[in-house]
Amino acid sequence: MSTFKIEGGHQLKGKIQPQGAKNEALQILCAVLLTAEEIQIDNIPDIIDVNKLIALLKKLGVKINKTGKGSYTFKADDVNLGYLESAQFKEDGKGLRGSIMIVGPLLARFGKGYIPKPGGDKIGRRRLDTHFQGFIDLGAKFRYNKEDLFYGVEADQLKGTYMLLDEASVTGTANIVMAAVLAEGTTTIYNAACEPYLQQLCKMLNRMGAKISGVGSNMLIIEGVKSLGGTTHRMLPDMIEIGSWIGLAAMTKSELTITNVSWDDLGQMPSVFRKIGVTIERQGDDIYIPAHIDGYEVQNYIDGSILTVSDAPWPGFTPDLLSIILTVLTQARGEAIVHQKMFESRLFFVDKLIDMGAKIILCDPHRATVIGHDFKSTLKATTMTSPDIRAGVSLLIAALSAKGTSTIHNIEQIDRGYENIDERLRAIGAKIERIEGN
Ligand SMILES: CC(=O)N[C@H]1[C@@H](OP(=O)(O)OP(=O)(O)OC[C@H]2O[C@@H](n3ccc(=O)[nH]c3=O)[C@H](O)[C@@H]2O)O[C@H](CO)[C@@H](O)[C@@H]1O
Ligand SMILES: C=C(OP(=O)(O)O)C(=O)O
Repeated sequence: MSTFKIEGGHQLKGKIQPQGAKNEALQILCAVLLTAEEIQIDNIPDIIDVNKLIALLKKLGVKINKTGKGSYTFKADDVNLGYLESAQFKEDGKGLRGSIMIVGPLLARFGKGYIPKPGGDKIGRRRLDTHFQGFIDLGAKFRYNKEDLFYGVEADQLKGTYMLLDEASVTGTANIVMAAVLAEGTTTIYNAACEPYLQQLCKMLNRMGAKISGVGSNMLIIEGVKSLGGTTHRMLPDMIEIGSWIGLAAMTKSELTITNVSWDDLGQMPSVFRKIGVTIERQGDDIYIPAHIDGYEVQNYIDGSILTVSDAPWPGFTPDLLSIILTVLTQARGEAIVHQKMFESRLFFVDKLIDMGAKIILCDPHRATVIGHDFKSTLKATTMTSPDIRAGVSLLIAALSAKGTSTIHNIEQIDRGYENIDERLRAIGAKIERIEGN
């Protein structure tokens, strides 16, 4: 386990370029399994989860060439399905959440897809029913081995159908779309998730020859085709990373420019930060955040009632930024409720913030009330362990704003989703040191 040592209380300054989007990358990488032709992908983030998926694809027989920083070509013309039956696959497949999305493409192209219960953040129940119900609706046979938590679907030929998803699952929708593009006939997916990650996936699949309409909406109509071809694809900037840098700027009173953010794909994010008082200026495709020398003030609703920040499927506010919003609120002028509707264990990290001196009432596993200090009292440095990616980054932001030296253990959780974070933070003036563990 490696560790960060952070000397907090310093203002940062400069420009930071977001990495390519993690959650998009995990979908796009799985889609290379849908064709025997070459696919070139650019702006792939160099992070643990993505690298694990690339390694898994390699073991599946995909020919992979690194052509530059963040750029790779993939050619799945000789896929080794035997690997799916190996003990090694059971180990590799559970190393991350995104591996679940190899099932749809494998099922569609080769008639079978298997996966052990995938990993990812431990943030509450993360069921896969939506994925497998979708495959069953397309005509697949499903089996689940309870002993070794192993899922499997098989079908000679998938058949298009109408389906109403029980929830707008992000990876579930991606998985079903990747199966449906090669199904016979037309598939309609209603209550589809439509995050920019999915819009990007659908656009790429259409460039490969798929016929998907309704992209960006919650109803996707997919006319199946016989085969797909090669293409090129560039990942959008990671909107969760962008939100993390906005939170960092506010809480450390730093002047930061976040470059090339693809503003039009940020959805609610700028307005949610504005509601908690953070000034965000659009400069071309950059975000400029001035130093919040006088702090930031939470806006109440028009009728004077207390602001609630909650998550919802796109175009709602992403759950992946609520931990950061909550942390930034600890120094706001005013109070707010944070309501994490999707995940039931994601707010438990607030204990660490409370240890640091934050005023937070954890009302229940889903809701916390935060009463901001308005910088009249700074957070105190401490030693903590990162429980999941976003809580980890939130604690890192808290440590950078705190007086004194903090230690964060288990930073592999942060490295799962943030590329070279210590080096990039040092470049804008942060005092952060990585201590490699074993
Ligand atoms: C690899 C990847 O892309 N991971 C993202 C993906 O995970 P993932 O695709 O695993 O998450 P899902 O969209 O399936 O759902 C996440 C959780 O939210 C609940 N749920 C979902 C939809 C809904 O309408 N209502 C509801 O309550 C589900 O029951 C589940 O517990 O989407 C999540 C929700 O945006 C993000 O946090 C993850 O970062
Ligand atoms: C929950 C997340 O990731 P994953 O789904 O990969 O665990 C996240 O990125 O915040």
